[in-house]
Amino acid sequence: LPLRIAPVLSSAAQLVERTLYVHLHPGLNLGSGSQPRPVFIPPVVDLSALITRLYSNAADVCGHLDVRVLLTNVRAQSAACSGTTIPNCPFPTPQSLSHSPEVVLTDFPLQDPGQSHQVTQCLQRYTGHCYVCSPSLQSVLLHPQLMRLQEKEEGLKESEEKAEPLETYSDVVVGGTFDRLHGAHKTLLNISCLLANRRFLIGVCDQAMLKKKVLKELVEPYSLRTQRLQEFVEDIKPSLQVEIVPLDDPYGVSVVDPLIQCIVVSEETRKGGMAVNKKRIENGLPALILHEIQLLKDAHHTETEEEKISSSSLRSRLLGTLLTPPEDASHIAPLPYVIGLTGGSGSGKTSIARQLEALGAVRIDCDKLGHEVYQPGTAAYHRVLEEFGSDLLNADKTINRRALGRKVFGNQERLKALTDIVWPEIALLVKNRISQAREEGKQVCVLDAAVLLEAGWTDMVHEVWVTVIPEEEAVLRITERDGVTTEDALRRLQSQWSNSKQVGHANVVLSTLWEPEVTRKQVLKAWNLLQKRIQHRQEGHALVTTSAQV
Ligand SMILES: CC(=O)SCCNC(=O)CCNC(=O)[C@H](O)C(C)(C)COP(=O)(O)OP(=O)(O)OC[C@H]1O[C@@H](n2cnc3c(N)ncnc32)[C@H](O)[C@@H]1OP(=O)(O)O
Repeated sequence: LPLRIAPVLSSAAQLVERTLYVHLHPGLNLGSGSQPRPVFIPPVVDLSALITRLYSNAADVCGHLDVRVLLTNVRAQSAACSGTTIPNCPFPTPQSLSHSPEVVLTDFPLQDPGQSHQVTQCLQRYTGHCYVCSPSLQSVLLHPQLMRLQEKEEGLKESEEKAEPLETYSDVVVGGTFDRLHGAHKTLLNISCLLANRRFLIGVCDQAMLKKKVLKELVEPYSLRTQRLQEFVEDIKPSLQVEIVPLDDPYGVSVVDPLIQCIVVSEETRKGGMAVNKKRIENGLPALILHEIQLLKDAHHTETEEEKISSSSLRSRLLGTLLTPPEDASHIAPLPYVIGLTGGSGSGKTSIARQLEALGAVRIDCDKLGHEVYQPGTAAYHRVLEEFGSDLLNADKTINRRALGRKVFGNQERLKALTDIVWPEIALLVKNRISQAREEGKQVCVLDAAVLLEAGWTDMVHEVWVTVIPEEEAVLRITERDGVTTEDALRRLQSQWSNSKQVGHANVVLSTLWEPEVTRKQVLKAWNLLQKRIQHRQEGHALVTTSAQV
């Protein structure tokens, strides 16, 4: 079986778009003429290895599919299950899955082609017996390309070994962030479900535990992560009592619940498991069995990513891609296509804007336009002096912006008084630059604007792109670049929206946290995808114009 997994998954991936449920039935015979019935499979060590292999192969060959290994029929017939009598059949009534199967696939090898109809009918009936399926359920025979020689060798080796039973427990616990549920999470969850007979507790990292995460702004909301977990576990083992609890520290419920017997860890979280046991003993509770699972390798990881399958790699792959589709911008001219590039102070906006400029965009530097409105003699110049006092003047009668900054950053009211004066003036200059770009036949403008969202300028742009870096890094960069104190840098950052709030309004997110080469690749990816979107829009527009003419 292990060698058949990858070929079966790749041929299944050609037919399946979203969810691929895996139902295990070793030795299922669909060609005997009699209707096969589902049976219980005992929990053995090999099964947990098979599950690991399945998710690992799925990540390699069909990463776009949501694979779920179903365990309803896995149970030792003799296992006591909270006092209830175990039925003879694992499916006394068909199980309802969160996505009703529309097609059932098998790699059952036909003895002769004439058998095909009988086998597909038999499989359809078998599936309907186990799961609630779509009324139009179809059954399809797969013809995976198997590696026959190796398979024979493996078969020989395996037949010599005896199936080793797997120790199971009434109550099992795991903890994690479970962001963008991937193969490694699913392996952890599946094996935990295999080990648990009665209750499965899942501690899910909440706010306080996310502070140190890479690209924490892109971590899915707690409610979405728990909803996905609940759905997954209910699908794979509906008989379990699932309890999902927030984790505000590394221990959570695992150090206070007396009934838990086992904690499932990986090589990386083994130390955490040991720390849990230390606390449990301090709390007068018995230590937990540490069941360690293997970390899945990510065959597609890049040089800068971790070797294991990880949510941070998945988050970093989102950088530069379209996270949410742009809102309708029919109130502004379709060209030039305007990108509003924003992000906290020191987040590297300007360097990204320059790279976009090198790729062909017209860069509009709003900080610089902002400085232009302070020119002596302008309306804004007089109003600012009226509002903030003439002690702001340099010897040459220009406004001392640094001194003005000290008056407004960290004081929302004063900052608002300033921006009420200057934003409308800057907006006029911006609109002029966009019109000029249009006249010159330019395709894309990048509006490099520090506080685009705070100013409500989203109606001037087609898309919002946000750059993020952790606050500590931003403070370091600002103090170094602008020669201001840490306190001034923090005050400036606190005058702006938080990274998370900005990301909430972003169509595309970028980060300059890593080496310049990584940023360059991200920007290029974002630019290439943008070109496709613009082309797509133009084609759509042409189509509408054509049909209107017809
Ligand atoms: C809608 C827009 O984004 S327009 C562009 C931003 N400009 C404004 O909002 C106008 C009000 N601000 C100003 O006039 C100036 O920033 C001043 C006078 C307060 C300070 O001037 P300077 O000392 O020359 O600083 P400078 O203009 O270079 O801005 C320094 C940082 O302050 C931040 N900043 C600028 N304006 C604001 C603001 N209104 N709120 C919060 N932070 C701001 C910027 O993020 C910038 O850092 P970054 O380049 O790393 O992004």
